[in-house]
Amino acid sequence: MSRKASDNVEYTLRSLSNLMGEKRRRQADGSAGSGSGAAGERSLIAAESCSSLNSAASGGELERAARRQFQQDETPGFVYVVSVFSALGGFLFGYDTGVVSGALLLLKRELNLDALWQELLVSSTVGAAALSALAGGVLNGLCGRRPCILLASGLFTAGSGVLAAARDKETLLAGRVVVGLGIGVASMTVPVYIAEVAPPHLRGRLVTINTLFITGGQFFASVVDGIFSYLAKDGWRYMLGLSAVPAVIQFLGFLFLPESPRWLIQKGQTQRARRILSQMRGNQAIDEEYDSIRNNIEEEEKEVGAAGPVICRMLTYPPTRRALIVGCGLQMFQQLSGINTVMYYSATILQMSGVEDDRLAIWLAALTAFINFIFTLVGVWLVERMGRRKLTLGSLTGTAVALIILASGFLLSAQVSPRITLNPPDPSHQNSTCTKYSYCNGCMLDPDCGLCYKLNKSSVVESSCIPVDKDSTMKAAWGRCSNETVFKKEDLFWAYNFCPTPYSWTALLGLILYLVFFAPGMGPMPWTVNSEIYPLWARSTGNACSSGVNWVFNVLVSLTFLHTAEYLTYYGAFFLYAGFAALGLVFIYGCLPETKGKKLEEIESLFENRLCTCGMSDSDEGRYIEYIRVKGSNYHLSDNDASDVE
Ligand SMILES: O[C@H]1[C@H](O)[C@@H](O)[C@H](O)[C@@H](O)[C@H]1O
Repeated sequence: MSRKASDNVEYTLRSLSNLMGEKRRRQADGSAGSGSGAAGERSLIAAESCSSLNSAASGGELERAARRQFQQDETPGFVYVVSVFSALGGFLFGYDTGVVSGALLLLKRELNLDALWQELLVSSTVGAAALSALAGGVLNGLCGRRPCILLASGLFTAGSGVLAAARDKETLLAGRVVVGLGIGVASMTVPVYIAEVAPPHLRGRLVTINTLFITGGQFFASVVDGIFSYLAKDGWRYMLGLSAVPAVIQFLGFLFLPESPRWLIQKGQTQRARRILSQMRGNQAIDEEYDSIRNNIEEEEKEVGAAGPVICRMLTYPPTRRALIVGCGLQMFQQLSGINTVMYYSATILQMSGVEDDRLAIWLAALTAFINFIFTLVGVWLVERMGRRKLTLGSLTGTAVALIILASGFLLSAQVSPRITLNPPDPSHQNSTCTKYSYCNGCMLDPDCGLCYKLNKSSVVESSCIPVDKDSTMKAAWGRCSNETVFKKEDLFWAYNFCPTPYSWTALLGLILYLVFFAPGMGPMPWTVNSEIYPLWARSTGNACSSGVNWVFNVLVSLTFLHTAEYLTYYGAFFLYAGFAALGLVFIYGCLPETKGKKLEEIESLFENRLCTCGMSDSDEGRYIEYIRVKGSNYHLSDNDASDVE
């Protein structure tokens, strides 16, 4: 009989033994003695399994039992409801970080915002998120996950109210900071909460749904930006205020949803914890899970002690120190692979590749966000099939290759950069820097200039480098390309931020490949893995630190992108991100263990070895015979056992 793992259903023998009736269990207990310690317990279980299988072979009893278990094992819908309500936090994270670019286009005209204020409105949110993610660790530990989610949705609601009603830029700034505080708390709490309520076989998938909601929020934001961009007056109020709707839904939902049972057990509220755990598991027995959480907490307290700040205990206890390095490293490499600059730059890359209608820019950004969203869905599907490690490694490899293609597209385009052939006199007599460039490449890297040109077949002719209009990057400040309707009729083109070349499609290919590879793995896995690798006492702090790292690198990479491009050119910047992705690959290959299907309480042991041997746990070395797989009427012992049983 073949050992096909796919579409087989796995059961632990513990739960199977429940099934086979208490009577046999007691007999086995009696014959095996008290069996103290994990090893004793496991050999007892293995013994039970053999007797179960033997008797099953004679009477087909096991098949019936397994079928009954299969029916019972169905995950109750409640876990999904709880996960979706929590993931609204991810949606708001995505929406509020995504919506601002469209809102700014309108805001800068209506409130006369200069570059500094635009920058402030964008980065204040991300900065506030970094701080509140860090503070969220303490809050989570002290008050629990549920109050933190309620707090985050309260902040989202208040923030969007302030933004929608704002009359001046100072109020807008305050609103953006409040929203940022909500994003930070949500980004670290939601994955932890979902991981703690989910059954092990679904945990990866349910936590990954949170990232699906993040990218869904980003996509929705770009569509809302597109729709309200036609409403020149006050359109931004709707864009920024709309997030109050999911925020209120989440707040109301969480008034009725429960606290994480794991947190409650840690705080000694055992009765409540049992009640919630059994609600989450439907009609399945929860004793085993409950005991394992409880024992684990007691053991952890004995081993690590309870004195001193959690972060110091984490750093001095090797397994948690290693987990923290892995968690923070993953988040750092996620941002260093340049996702947010690729997303930010996507409209330009698409324009570069021949989409000439500037009005489409905002919809093109929506298309990119859509690809990111759809391929995150692929990640949700793959995570429990491939496991976290393979998915992350595959995704980052593809991302690095895509970055190289993207960079090559820019490199080739720079090499055949069109010459500037016309230098019309500046009617305003301001000494603009644009006149000094002899090739388009220099002109496009200067944020104040753009290229005005004609096409003769596919070659660029009559090109000039002209200052960009202060209010719209879609036209020049003066000259032939300063009036959109007129210059389009005259077959003139305006290129801001890019050079028209025959190699532009390479960059487009790179962009699409980038999202296709990044979104299923490197997008969600850092959040998913972080939600599972820390023991309970360190979980809030570990997630707070790693989310903080994510936000700090998010700010660093986005803020430095334009300068990096100025010094290294665009291709240099994307080659640099490819280099970071390659480093990330080495790090992940050496350090990321597989956590798929393991109970949260078992995962700590994966970090007992030296950091860079984690990958070895892939082989599942030393696992006990704890599983059988059931498919149709065939049963066999899996893993280490060689004898299949029919
Ligand atoms: O996992 C998410 C996701 O990939 C988003 O698209 C990105 O904007 C975030 O920075 C990242 O943390």
